[in-house]
Amino acid sequence: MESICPIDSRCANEIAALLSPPSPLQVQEYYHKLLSRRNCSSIIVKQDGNFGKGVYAAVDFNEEELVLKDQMLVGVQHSSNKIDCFVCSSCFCFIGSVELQIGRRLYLQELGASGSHGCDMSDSSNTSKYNHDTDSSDGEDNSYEKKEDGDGECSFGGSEAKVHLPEGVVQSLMNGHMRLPYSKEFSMPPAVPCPGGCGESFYCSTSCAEADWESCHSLICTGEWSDTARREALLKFIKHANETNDIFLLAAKAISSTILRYHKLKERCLLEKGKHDKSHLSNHCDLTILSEAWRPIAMGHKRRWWDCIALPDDISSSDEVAFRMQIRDLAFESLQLLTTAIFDRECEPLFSLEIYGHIIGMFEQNNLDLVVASPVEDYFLYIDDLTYPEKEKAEEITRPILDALGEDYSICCQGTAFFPLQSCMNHSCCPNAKAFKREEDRDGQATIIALRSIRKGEEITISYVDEDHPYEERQASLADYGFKCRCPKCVEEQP
Ligand SMILES: C[S@@+](CC[C@H](N)C(=O)[O-])C[C@H]1O[C@@H](n2cnc3c(N)ncnc32)[C@H](O)[C@@H]1O
Repeated sequence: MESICPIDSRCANEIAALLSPPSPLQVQEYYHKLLSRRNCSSIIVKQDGNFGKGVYAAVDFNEEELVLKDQMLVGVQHSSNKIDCFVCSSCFCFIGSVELQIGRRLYLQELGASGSHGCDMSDSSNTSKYNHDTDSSDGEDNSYEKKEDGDGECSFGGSEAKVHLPEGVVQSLMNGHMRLPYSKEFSMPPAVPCPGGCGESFYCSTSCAEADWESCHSLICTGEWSDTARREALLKFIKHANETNDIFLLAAKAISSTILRYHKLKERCLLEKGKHDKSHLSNHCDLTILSEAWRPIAMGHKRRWWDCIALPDDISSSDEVAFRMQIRDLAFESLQLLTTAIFDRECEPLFSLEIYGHIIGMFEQNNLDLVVASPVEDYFLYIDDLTYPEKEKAEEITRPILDALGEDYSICCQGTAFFPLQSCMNHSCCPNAKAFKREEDRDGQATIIALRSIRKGEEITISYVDEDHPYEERQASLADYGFKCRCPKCVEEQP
């Protein structure tokens, strides 16, 4: 039976207003302000009428030059990756120490939390279609590079069964009693716990902790500070997301940040009007303020999740309607749990299925993989590069640890994020730029690099798919985005 969300009909007018596409003028103003706030004058965003918004060069760029570093609007580390990588919940840089990263991972793996928070819909609901390439001297993704020693054997991270370390060693790594040789060369900021005490979120600095708290975490923190009913409801919502699709956690962040922005804007508005006496505050939704709070999300290109999600290969077209209905039901299940946890009467339209579906659909159509290279990998590569006798001495200590980590030693931080500027970049099968993490890019920002020289005024394009694939395959992949590509390469190769 079709899931019915009563808020959809109750708030139909407000929902229609929130989902109406922004005018070209609103687009221009919003991105102009965003770019000025970031002191970025080398690109502009405008709506040219062909494919909606696009990003254009405001200066000339040379080949390999940095075009853009884009700070995410919202991002999450994949649930399954949280065991392997201990990162700041705001900027996603690695925190703690090499020893803590390793000890924590081995401890959690030992506990049986083996990263199998099964994502039932993983094939069909991948919300990060665009990937970040990573830097390496040979142009390959160095996150997974294995090194070979003199006699051609893989010198570490082999596929053999993992060797267990004594519990005492794991504990000593975690609590800092055991120091690994040369680990000081790979220092990381100490972990700052969440101010709400949830024990789930940690940060690289108090400023990151405060920024996350202010922007969204204060509403979705499961720490002792929040009342029991709310905490239990949040925990149910999080469990459901971990068991089905962690994109729901990202949607919860988007909704929380909109609610918090709404209340801040309302407060400011009342102060400006001189109404300091809070007893006069109405608890009705002020649509003008809600639309302003929603603006960063309103700007993203979006369709409903269950309408735009690609049909998985194993679902026949005769089952398509049932499949889309299943996705809609799943979203409704998640939304009901979130509503129980953080419902806000003044922001009621945000808890409609229509809005929830569009937020997830926006992630589906725009998100970029969140990738941060691991300093643990760098550490073992460093040890491997040492020469006799330092290498032998160090390896006496590091070898059993590497054997315990197995081939997972190099796992990087992985997640998905929405980037306000990168998501305005249109696709081309002969792109002039690409998302590419350089050696120095060690946080969750998106990095866009010029693939060739780009002239002022040219549109900056990236490829959403592997542009080296044959024409038919590219078009099939791009069908997931709901468009047929008409870039020069496709026009030329069209049969
Ligand atoms: C990530 S968004 C890019 C920004 C988008 N133009 C906007 O207005 O926000 C992706 C969407 O832009 C449009 N688009 C991007 N590249 C395109 C292309 N080469 N041909 C047709 N449509 C394209 C499609 O609607 C696609 O789903």
